[in-house]
Amino acid sequence: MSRLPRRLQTTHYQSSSPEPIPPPIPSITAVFSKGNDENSENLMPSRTMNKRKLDDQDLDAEALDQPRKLPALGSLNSTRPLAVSRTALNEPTVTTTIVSTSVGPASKPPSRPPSRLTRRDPPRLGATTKPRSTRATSAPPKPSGPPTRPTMSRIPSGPGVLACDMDAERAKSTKLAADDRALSRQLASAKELDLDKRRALVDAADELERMRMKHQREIVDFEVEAAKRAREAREREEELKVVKQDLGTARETIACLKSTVAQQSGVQATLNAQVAALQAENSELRAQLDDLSSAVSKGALEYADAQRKIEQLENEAREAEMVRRKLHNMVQELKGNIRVFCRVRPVLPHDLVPPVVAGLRRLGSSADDQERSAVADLAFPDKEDHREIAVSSTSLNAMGQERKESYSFTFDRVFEPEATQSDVYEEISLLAQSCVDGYNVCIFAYGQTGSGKSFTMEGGSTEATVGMIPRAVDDVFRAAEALRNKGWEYKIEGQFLEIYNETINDLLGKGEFDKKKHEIKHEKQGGTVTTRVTDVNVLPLSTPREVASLLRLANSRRTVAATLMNERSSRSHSVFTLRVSGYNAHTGTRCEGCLNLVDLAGSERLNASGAAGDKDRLRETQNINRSLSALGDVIAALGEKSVEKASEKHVPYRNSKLTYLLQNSLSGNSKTLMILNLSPLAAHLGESLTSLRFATKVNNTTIGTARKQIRGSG
Ligand SMILES: Nc1ncnc2c1ncn2[C@@H]1O[C@H](COP(=O)(O)OP(=O)(O)OP(=O)(O)O)[C@@H](O)[C@H]1O
Repeated sequence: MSRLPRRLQTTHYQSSSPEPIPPPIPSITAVFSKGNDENSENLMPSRTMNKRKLDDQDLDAEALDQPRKLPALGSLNSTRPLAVSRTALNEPTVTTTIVSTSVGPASKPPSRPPSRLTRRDPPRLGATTKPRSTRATSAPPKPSGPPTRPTMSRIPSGPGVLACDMDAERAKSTKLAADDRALSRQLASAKELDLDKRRALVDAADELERMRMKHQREIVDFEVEAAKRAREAREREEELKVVKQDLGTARETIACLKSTVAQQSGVQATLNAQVAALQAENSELRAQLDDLSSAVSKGALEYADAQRKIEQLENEAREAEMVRRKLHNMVQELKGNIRVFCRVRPVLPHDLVPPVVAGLRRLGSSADDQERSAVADLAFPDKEDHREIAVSSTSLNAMGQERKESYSFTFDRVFEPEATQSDVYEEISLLAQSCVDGYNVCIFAYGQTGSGKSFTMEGGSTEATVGMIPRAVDDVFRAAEALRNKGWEYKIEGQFLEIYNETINDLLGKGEFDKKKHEIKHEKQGGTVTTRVTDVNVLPLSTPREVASLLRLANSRRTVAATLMNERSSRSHSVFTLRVSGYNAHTGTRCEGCLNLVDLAGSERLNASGAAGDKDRLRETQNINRSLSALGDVIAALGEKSVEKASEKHVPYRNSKLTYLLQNSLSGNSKTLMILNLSPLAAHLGESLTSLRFATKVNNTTIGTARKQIRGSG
């Protein structure tokens, strides 16, 4: 009820009010004129039907006889409180009753319920109908009681009387007819009035229904609107919540930003101070820059001056270089073109276990005694120039007495066991320079198995133990690089061969054992002779590191066989050749040098190596010894040649592959160095003496003057 519009509520309260205010009844024309509007059309079926019913209603009194019911108008319990049934609309009396019950403040409630207004005795019209008073009629009341009928006894008889009676009857009849017409008119007007009232009632009901519908629609509209508003309100609340949250977040952000701003302000202050300091520094630097600019312009002048001086000095340096080469060569010549160094290796731990000194082993002697007896009696008397080695040996004479013999040998340089690799290389480093200058250089390592040839030539892997070959290679590259700024460009190539059983193997070839037959060729070109071996790999080398990997590869392929003398004994001669070709664009000079680094096979005698019992070893040893004696023969012949007429003396280079290969490096126009390696052990003393004698023979040989292999203006 609370959601109903105020106007509707008022209507209901009026119907139950003790003093009901009659609802305004619209005029029929007003009601009918609204038939065109949209709301009225919805109501038309019932209203039209009621109107038609009213229009077609017969005013016959039969209609009044129909039982009629009046709905409880204005009842609060009714779902349609103001609806009027069709039956009720047909009841003129009801209308009267309604009017009488609802209209007028003084009207009393009916003694019977208004819905039960049925009359059992409807009024009858007609002559026979007994007149009956009706509250609705306006006719004057008639006397009640049974109708009096004139009796013959009281009426005088005769024709006059009869005529009189008949007139009286006619008058009565006329009067009755007049009464009847009057009553009919009254009834008609009453019906008309009733009809009007019922129409008004229908109209009022229609209006009421229309208003009710309208109000219901309005209620629905209001409810929809209210729901919409409530939804909107909820949405607004949600939005408000979100906005509040956003506001909270924004506040937090603002707080953070404030603290950040405070921090940044501090940072900015620091930065400002730094900027100021930097600006001061900048201005200071600018001043320095100005100073420097003036210094630079001054320096540029000086630089141009210096450039001129440099060019002048470079020319002087080139001339000095030529002088240096000449002097260097002179020094080499003074030293001798074939020189011999002697190196005694130290005693190694495995040399003493077990003691191997045959014939000198004394049972019961101490370890020190055993070591002393195992080591050969070697002395190095020349403490100044280090050129002498003295060897003492003890033997038994025919009488069984001990006989001590001493031998002394002199070489270009003798290295004691303590000498390092760099000590040895220091003496031969000039040969690397000679190679770059265009000379053929040959360095041999000679000695019996296990005397330290491989160690001297190749050495170990550490910087301290690295051997002559890597050191010489490094120096060749370094010398070539140093000469670059004097106009020299160098091309360096390498090859690595081994001569095993008088066969040449290419250690840089594909297989471990090279099956190809290689031939040695000496090609003369202009003033230079170049030695070539057919079908061998000659690799271009640009860095010492490439040479190191080349040596590793070659070493892995070397023919190594075990002998009694050394568990990793090399049974072949290995020849590493570095070819150095230089060209000076300034002078148009070309030079070609060749560095041969030869690790000769062991020089031991057959019985000492234990090879006598092994056919292959025997053959190996024979070939090794033959090639080594051929080398000795060549050196001896070269020595004799320099004394005699050069053209008359034959040099037997072709007696072995080794000497034929090294022909160009052994002949008079080359520089040769032999390093004699000696074992310090007493057991090897015999072999050591043999080697010392061979080296002395070589050392006493003079093989002429080395010739530079130069073409062009150099
Ligand atoms: N100066 C030295 N200092 C330290 N150890 C050395 C020295 N010389 C040689 N040795 C060692 O002596 C052993 C034999 O040396 P190396 O293999 O060089 O002899 P070799 O004469 O080349 O023998 P082979 O003819 O059988 O090849 C090796 O273990 C080597 O390391």
